[in-house]
Amino acid sequence: MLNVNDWRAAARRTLPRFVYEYVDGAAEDERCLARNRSALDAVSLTPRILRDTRRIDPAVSLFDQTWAQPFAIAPTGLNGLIRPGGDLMGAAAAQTMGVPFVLSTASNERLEAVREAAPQAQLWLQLYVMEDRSVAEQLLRRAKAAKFSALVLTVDVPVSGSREKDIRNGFKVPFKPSLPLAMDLMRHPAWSLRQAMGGGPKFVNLVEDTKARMSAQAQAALLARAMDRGLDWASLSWLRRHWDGPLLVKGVLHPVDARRAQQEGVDALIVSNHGARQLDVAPTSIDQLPRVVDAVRGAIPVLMDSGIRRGSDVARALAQGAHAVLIGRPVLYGLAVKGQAGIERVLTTLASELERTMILLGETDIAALRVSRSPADPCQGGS
Ligand SMILES: Cc1cc2nc3c(=O)[nH]c(=O)nc-3n(C[C@H](O)[C@H](O)[C@H](O)COP(=O)(O)O)c2cc1C
Ligand SMILES: O=C(O)C(=O)c1ccccc1
Repeated sequence: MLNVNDWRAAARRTLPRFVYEYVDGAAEDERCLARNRSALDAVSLTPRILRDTRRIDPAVSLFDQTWAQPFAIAPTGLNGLIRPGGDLMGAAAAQTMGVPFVLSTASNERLEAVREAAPQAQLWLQLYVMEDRSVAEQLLRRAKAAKFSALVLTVDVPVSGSREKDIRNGFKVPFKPSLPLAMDLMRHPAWSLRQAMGGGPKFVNLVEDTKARMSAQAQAALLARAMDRGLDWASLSWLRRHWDGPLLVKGVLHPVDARRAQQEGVDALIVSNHGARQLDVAPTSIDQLPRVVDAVRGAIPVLMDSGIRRGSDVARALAQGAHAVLIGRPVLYGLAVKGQAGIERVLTTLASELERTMILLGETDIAALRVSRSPADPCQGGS
């Protein structure tokens, strides 16, 4: 297991096909997925020479908190399907690595249990706003009580992207038994046994009381991503009444939206195309990043995700102006193969790749990497 691609191959063997395709798949023709890679690959970074690189400092700070590395674990729904207790493992791994963990609204764990599993971790909550807004209000109250330190409002899922692999696999609630499914499960006995012992994944994060259960209908709605399509700029003031901590908006791609969000008092932006799982014709994060950074003129930090697979990709994003990045699928490959230890190994691999990249570039700290390599520089930047 040398790199993220090796973990991906191992995850593909470990997981039933319908789970692997849920994780790895993207919207429609998966063109955006391919472009996320090709756009990152088009960014070259020119090394600087004869600089003392004995000490490399990969730490960043955001909202008065220090991260050991300039990356965080992205929010991903249904981690319990990859492995029972997936979010407990993710939060514990984040605590070990000294990086933030973003818990999805569509988690299979209650946020209180995630806090218990990682008492010292920097935990953030990702919010999906569904039609019944009291669900969100309740979640925010509990997140505050459990010392979640920041809120990530995801705005790129007014409706689910069309994940055709999921449709073909019948990936929905209720899950209908079928012959292909039974074969899939029999070919992956370790996964099936673990799930049977764990009682199967349930969306319980939205349930306040441990003993209460979400209705099958509510679970189906969450998996079908039945969001409040009335969510708009004015909704931010509703949100602010229920959350007084740092607020990030995830899913920004247009520079005009970036500027608007900054003017509305949003504390940070996450440039993202949702790992290519929503709009297949969306631009890539790495291409939009410099435009978004320009639009907010340094007033607020800009994070990015979608397609990061190497430490050198992290460096590419930082050099295009990102303060930090989020890691989505690579974390899930680690979780699938080896649980918490697998996540830690994936993140450690990214960290050591980043360190080597920084040494080769002649950059010793993250701020310098970001500031000194403006895309306007003729020796830097994209294609
Ligand atoms: C299986 C899966 C589930 C996801 N669920 C959520 C979610 O619940 N909320 C959210 O804001 N983003 C979700 N995302 C998007 C990620 O937060 C992130 O934007 C994306 O995975 C980054 O791209 P990458 O996987 O190429 O790193 C999900 C992504 C995947 C792969
Ligand atoms: O699959 C996703 O990308 C996602 O955001 C999601 C939303 C709801 C439930 C599970 C995943």
